[in-house]
Amino acid sequence: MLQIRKLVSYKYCVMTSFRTYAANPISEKQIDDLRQFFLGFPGGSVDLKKDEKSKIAYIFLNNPERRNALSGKMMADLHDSVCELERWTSGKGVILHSSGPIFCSGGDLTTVKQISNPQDGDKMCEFMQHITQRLLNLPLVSVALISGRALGGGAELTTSCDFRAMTQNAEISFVQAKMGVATGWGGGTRLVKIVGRRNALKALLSCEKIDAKRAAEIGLVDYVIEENEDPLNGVSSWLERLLSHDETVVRSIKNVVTVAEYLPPLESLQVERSEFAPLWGGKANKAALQQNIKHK
Ligand SMILES: CC[C@@H](C(=O)O)C(=O)SCCNC(=O)CCNC(=O)[C@H](O)C(C)(C)COP(=O)(O)OP(=O)(O)OC[C@H]1O[C@@H](n2cnc3c(N)ncnc32)[C@H](O)[C@@H]1OP(=O)(O)O
Repeated sequence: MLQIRKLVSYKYCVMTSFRTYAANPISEKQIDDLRQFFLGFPGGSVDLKKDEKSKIAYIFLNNPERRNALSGKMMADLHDSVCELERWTSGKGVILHSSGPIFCSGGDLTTVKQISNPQDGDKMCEFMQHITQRLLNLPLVSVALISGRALGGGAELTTSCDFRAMTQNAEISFVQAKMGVATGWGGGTRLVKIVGRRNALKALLSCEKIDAKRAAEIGLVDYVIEENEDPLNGVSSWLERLLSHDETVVRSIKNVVTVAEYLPPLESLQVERSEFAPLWGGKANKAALQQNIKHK
């Protein structure tokens, strides 16, 4: 019993510190200073809704006048949404979405023009890398629903989820090179992991419009919305099917996969063990054993 308690407390410590560490090692005070700084650039909002029935949350990018560009204030909102989701212990999934013909047109140019110097650029990079990595590392399975075009920072945002769903008219373009910069929100690093070095280099240098067909070829998209399907309903049903297990199982699987990406194998195995033990003989496991399931 003591051993299991130790494992559970080990799991709690590793996963709590890990989530911030794997984002980037900055203090609470630094994060708060960055949040205050970016709150000073208004426009739009990022809205969070949690559905306790399906256990799926929805993060909505809301800045239609500027084609859902991300203002400084929206970066701070996104940070707050991610923090709230870290505290949502009964959740299983999260969908990042927006409405209109542009999923996200990148950084809000009104904000961008006011911080156009290397020092502030570094601040934005630090803040956005931190937020997007924390989003990716949530114990929730995440999907970016790209309904329309995703440009620049918007393309980077699509890489901060476990999966990507695209509508037939969606296009992802890493236009950073055309803007005279490279990626800065962590999208370059994550893109290499998703599509590999050569495809990432091609996408970043060509600034090409990657439609659903091309995205499928390079492994950038996981679900393409059917012609007559409602995008949000379609992706929600797809995610619900994938997450049909008990939340304790879904969250443990997500944690195991997350740590395996960052920690050395021996440490990752230790986390896997600490996730496994409380599930073994637990509620979901006992229910499954009683059903005499045949995996045909
Ligand atoms: C900070 C990260 C950085 C990076 O790493 O690259 C960035 O992301 S920088 C931003 C990169 N994105 C852009 O440069 C987008 C430029 N805009 C466009 O290409 C087009 O506007 C569009 C997004 C393809 C939409 O075209 P369309 O549907 O034809 O609408 P309009 O062009 O008429 O735009 C409507 C309205 O929205 C404003 N807008 C669009 N994008 C942004 C943006 N990123 N920031 C602020 N405002 C934006 C646009 O100016 C129009 O406003 P009005 O002129 O006042 O109507």
